[in-house]
Amino acid sequence: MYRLIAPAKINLFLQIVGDYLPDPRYHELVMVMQAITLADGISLSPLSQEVIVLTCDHPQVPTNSHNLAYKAAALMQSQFPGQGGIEIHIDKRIPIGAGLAGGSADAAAVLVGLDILWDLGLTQGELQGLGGQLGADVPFCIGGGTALALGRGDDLTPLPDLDHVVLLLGKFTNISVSTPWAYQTYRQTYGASYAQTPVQQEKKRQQGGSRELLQALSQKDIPTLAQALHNDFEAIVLPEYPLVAQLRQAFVDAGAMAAMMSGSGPTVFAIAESQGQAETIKTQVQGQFADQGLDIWLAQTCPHGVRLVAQA
Ligand SMILES: C[C@@](CO)(OP(=O)(O)O)[C@H](O)COP(=O)(O)OP(=O)(O)OC[C@H]1O[C@@H](n2ccc(N)nc2=O)[C@H](O)[C@@H]1O
Ligand SMILES: Nc1ncnc2c1ncn2[C@@H]1O[C@H](COP(=O)(O)OP(=O)(O)O)[C@@H](O)[C@H]1O
Repeated sequence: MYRLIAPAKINLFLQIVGDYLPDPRYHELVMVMQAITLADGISLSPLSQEVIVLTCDHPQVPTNSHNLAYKAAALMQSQFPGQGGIEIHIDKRIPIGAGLAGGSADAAAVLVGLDILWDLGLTQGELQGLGGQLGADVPFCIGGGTALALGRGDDLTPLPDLDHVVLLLGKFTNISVSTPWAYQTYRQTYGASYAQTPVQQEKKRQQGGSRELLQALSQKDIPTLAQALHNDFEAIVLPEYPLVAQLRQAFVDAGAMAAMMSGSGPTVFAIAESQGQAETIKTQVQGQFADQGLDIWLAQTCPHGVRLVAQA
């Protein structure tokens, strides 16, 4: 049995530039992605028959072929036939439909795990190529750390590690946001102003504000980085879910350096100065939203992606 950890991600910066010109079902993005210590656990065991069996400790996660981890195993079986079957168990710790790429992280772990289990010797680039067939966030989840993500979000450039930054993550149990809904709604609202050509897209990228964040990152200047956080999805998700907007404000009012929604939401992450301050903020904000089903997790930025942690 092989056991892997699959870290979640947050988006420190997310700009929607326009249509992804090679495939207009997607959007052209500028993102700075960051792996975090909140992670799912994935166990893989070989089976002699060429089947996929998937279990999960969370009742809302599909255990059939709709599960992204199942799809990752099926893709690997089709690419590398004759390796046998696989039993997958997911310990779900990353909240679902949260903008934290939980499903993508699980799929990434299955790709990395089967590469090890079947002794395939694939490079990280080859694994990311397979991951891109499953979803735009999967390639990042394989390598994790901190990365600039362009194109659909799968054109990755590693950035300097952002280690041990203390984070709070807040999500209301009853609020989930579908990623396709978020992109469709964004297109309906802002599609008329999308950059239409590569030249217009480059201009929009230059004006988007990522430079300030990238500079702060390279200087490890966390207060400046905190002020440069940005997410275009806030413009459509916060008006739709006022409670999420209130949570974002509550983190700042309680003393966080900054707070921002992650990805298509609805999770809000906040940057704290220390573990002690994060615990104080957690207590205060939880009190403010008592009886409204708010979960708060403490986490840190994480310098890696999927990791093999045990082999028995
Ligand atoms: C918004 C982000 C930000 O990191 O994360 P989440 O909030 O989902 O965690 C990602 O772009 C989510 O990536 P992922 O969840 O892998 O997306 P996919 O499965 O590939 O696509 C889901 C849907 O989103 C749309 N989509 C996705 C990526 C992209 N660059 N443009 C899009 O328009 C696609 O049209 C598709 O209908
Ligand atoms: N391994 C998985 N873990 C969680 N959700 C999954 C998984 N595979 C498929 N899904 C489906 O994908 C949807 C979004 O999942 P998730 O990755 O948690 O959200 P997000 O993309 O917002 O981070 C869920 O509603 C669920 O039905």
